[in-house]
Amino acid sequence: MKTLATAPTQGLHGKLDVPGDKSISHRALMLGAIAQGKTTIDHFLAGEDCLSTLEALRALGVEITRTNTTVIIRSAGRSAFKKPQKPLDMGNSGTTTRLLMGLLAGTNFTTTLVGDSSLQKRPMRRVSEPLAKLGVRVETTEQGTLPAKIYGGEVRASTVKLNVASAQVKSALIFASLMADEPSQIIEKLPTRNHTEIMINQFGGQIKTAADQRTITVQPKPKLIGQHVIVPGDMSSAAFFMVAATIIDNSDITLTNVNLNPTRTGILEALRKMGADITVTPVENKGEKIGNIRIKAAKLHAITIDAKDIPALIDELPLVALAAACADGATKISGAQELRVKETDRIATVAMELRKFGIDITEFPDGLEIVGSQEWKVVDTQLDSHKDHRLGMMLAVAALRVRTKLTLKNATAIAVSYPNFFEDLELLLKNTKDGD
Ligand SMILES: O=C(O)C1=C[C@@H](OP(=O)(O)O)[C@@H](O)[C@H](O)C1
Ligand SMILES: C=C(OP(=O)(O)O)C(=O)O
Repeated sequence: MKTLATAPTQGLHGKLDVPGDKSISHRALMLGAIAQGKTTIDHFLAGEDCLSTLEALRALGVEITRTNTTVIIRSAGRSAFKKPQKPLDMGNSGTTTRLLMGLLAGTNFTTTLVGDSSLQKRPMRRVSEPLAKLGVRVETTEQGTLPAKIYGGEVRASTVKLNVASAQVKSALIFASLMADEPSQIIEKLPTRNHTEIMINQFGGQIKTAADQRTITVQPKPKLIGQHVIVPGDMSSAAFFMVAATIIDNSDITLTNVNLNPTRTGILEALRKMGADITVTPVENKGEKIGNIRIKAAKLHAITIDAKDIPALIDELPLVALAAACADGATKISGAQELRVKETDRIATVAMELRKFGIDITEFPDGLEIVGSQEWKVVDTQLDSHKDHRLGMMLAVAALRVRTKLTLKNATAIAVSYPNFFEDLELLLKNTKDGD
């Protein structure tokens, strides 16, 4: 049980270089594995999810060494993958699972994927069904869940229309399409994070996105060559401190080299709409956009968020709910049913845990309504991450709003995406206004 910091008197201060982006770290490993030659990854996120990807690729015979946040991959490409000795353990990582389903298409062996109790509940038909249109066979349980078997074989080019807005599904299809003989087209429901497209092009491939931002054309059989990737800071991790600094009086912090890819900055826009004080200074970079973000404490007001806003802040919705709980008025989030199939049912767990602070919050099948309040009243001092990293971190930030001593159950889940979260939070709390 972790005791949480509460009611800092001076707010949060100082500069922080947030850890590498989780989505980009996964993709850098996978691209390094299917490219020829040496790939170096710097500022890699050594969180449990990305380590699941790293170990799975090692089990496929790829040579990978890691020293802290630097990873070196030496590969002869996807054709050199070897049948793993045992089922690959995906741990808690949906991204590892779904992207690997596409990456393993076109091998000449069958691979079994297994996962932890949370991952075993998450839907996989959203990947196996569109992959079937490319001739790729993925067998799941009858419920459409893990364990899954991916049968390597020929990949047939096709045009595939996706009926769920998911970068994981899109990326699996892109990885599989690379193995076909003709170009494929993937049509998204709504634009989602495009790190796979950007990185494949950086490695020498050819992926084109049409002006509608939803139609992706994949040129097959590219010659992918190992690269040097410097992973930008993770907007999804930065977001915890952006919200913390906004809702805790006297705060003034700067987060450096954060990924500013517009498919990921939904939280920044939502907070700004709510009245947050955020200044972004772009930093020059090849490929992904990055910049420094300065956030000062501010008074917030309610907003509405609907389906079209969701993909760009999908993982930050627990934080939007927290910001809304501190804002004037009632915030309505709709079109967010995807939250029900994340590490936990994040609509239910966010509502359950924020109610422990006395917040008036209503659940809907596809979202939440949160009535903001300046007077929080703790009704239960034992918070629970429910083994969901993002919920755990959101609750640690929420705790800063109250004076009551609070504990967090299942705090270790935070290592899935941010192993040093509590150390970094402590740093920002220790810095004083004058002595940054
Ligand atoms: O592609 C990715 O790296 C991710 C995509 C999102 O999932 P979906 O594609 O299922 O929405 C997100 O929630 C997840 O944390 C990472
Ligand atoms: C949903 C998440 O990750 P994944 O789908 O990779 O488990 C997340 O990091 O919030």
